Amino acid sequence: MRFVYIFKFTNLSNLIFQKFCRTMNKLALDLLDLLEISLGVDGHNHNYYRKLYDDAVSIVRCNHYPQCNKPDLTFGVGPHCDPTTLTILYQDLVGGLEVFMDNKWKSVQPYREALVINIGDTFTALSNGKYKSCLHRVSVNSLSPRLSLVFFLCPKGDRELKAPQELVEKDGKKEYPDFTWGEFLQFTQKNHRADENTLHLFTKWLLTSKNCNAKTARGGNK
Ligand SMILES: O=C(O)CCC(=O)C(=O)O
Ligand SMILES: [Fe+2]
Repeated sequence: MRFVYIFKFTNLSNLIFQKFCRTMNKLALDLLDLLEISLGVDGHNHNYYRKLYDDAVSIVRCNHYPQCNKPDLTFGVGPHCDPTTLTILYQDLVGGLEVFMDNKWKSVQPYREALVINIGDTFTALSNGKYKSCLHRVSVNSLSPRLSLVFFLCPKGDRELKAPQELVEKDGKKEYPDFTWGEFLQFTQKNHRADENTLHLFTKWLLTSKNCNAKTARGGNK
């Protein structure tokens, strides 16, 4: 009996989960369209961003933060920027998410019917630096555990990512080299936590390693 119950529940939760992922994916792509319009690159390159994500392999994470007896001594999640493209976050009503703005940490007040949207490092690069990823952290408290559910929009690992040419021409400078999400993800996993410096360090590393590879292919670094 118990097994049947779990089986049915699992089926239902699978369906709910799939619906959640489809809905978040649609919302994320709609947001990309709006960002494209805001950058003024919706002319020749109409749907440029959406097309980069037509085979997206996104991530969903459920965060559970237990109560903590010494909340002043730790964080639920330390300060970081999401390396992903866009983050869509739902938090329960406990609170704890904070963003760094105007040199201060500010609480993001939870609302039952609101989602929090963050720009991630990948979109910083795709917007040629126009949109900045946002430094954030999560504090814990001694009264109540907290839950959050997060959808991270990510492209397929081998998809080449670059800011639209129209934007680069308008800005007169290409701020970031082309890269794949696979390369960037590997960089953030192998190195320290993703923070405000990560995209810059990754760019430097990429330029150096691609330079080295080109030299190796040409027969050495002499
Ligand atoms: O739990 C939260 O509110 C934020 C979690 C977060 O920043 C993350 O999972 O990257
Ligand atoms: Fe985050």
